[in-house]
Amino acid sequence: MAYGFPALTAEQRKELSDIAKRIVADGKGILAADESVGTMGSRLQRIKVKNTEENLRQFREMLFSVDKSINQSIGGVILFHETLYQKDNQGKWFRDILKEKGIVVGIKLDQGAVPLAGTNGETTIQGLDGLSQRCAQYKKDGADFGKWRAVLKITDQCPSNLAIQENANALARYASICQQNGLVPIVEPEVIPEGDHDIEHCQYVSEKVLAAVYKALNDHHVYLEGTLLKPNMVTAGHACTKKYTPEQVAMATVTTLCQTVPAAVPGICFLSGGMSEEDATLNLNAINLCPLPKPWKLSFSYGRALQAKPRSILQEIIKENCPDISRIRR
Ligand SMILES: O=P(O)(O)OC[C@H]1O[C@](O)(COP(=O)(O)O)[C@@H](O)[C@@H]1O
Repeated sequence: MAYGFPALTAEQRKELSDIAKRIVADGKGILAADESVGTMGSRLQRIKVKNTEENLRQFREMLFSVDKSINQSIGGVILFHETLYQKDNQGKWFRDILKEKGIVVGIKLDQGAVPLAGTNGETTIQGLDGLSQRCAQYKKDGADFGKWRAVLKITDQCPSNLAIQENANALARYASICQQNGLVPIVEPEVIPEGDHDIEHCQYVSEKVLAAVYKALNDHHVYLEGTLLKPNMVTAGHACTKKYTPEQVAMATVTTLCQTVPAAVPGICFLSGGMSEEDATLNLNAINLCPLPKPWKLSFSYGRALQAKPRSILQEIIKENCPDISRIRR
């Protein structure tokens, strides 16, 4: 067996581990503002705002320009490519606005799902070609971490072993490339909550997926101290008729993590997966109170559960004042 070819220098490892720790410092989590143009379009459509680049810029300016106290609870913000290169109304880069607040800037690196032939509608994620060059450029342009979301679904026959292995390998390859370029990889294998499966089924699948991901990360010599995990909480599918308490969700989630995620990982930041702000908060609180070993920081990397409220406030302002987001004054 080959031995003695370290993937990272001691300095590189220290930089990565320091960045990861800053993002999940006590009381902090991540604002996921990296929705692709399509995803953001459908969310803006619900509040009757047009999906234009300028409207997205204005909406994100509203998020990033809140007062500095945001840095007590937000350690990192994940941006979409175009946002990293946008400025506020005064001509200041969004990335500088965030950095001045002490927030670490991240960038979405996956380029979306594509069909995995021979499976029942399963997918893999594209974006590995040219990734090293993109990471190097993003690092120069102020990003210190990356994010890659893989999607696995639960049905009677899914996820297939092929989908689990392929997505685990792509996540590991991405993570390794990120680290070579000084970016902390956020590893996001999302088991999506669509379906009528119960919580036990989700737990079984989440364990298989996470076990495969950590095997692949090890195979690819990924330095775990310089990574963060962004998993789904273990919940029943949205169409399941049985309801579970936050304590039951917490027990299933932490049990799954204990069985699969090494203690070397500094932080686990859950996605919100369409949960309401209240459910996402109650579940995360119960997870942190769960009486099982928890060697990692347990925090959030919410998109919808942090942005639903700002979007509804925006809708109210628009109704009262004007249909043009650019005329809104904070
Ligand atoms: O489908 P897209 O555009 O890649 O966006 C998926 C979204 O899912 C997330 O990974 C998690 O978001 P939620 O917390 O809303 O589930 C976000 O970071 C991202 O914006």
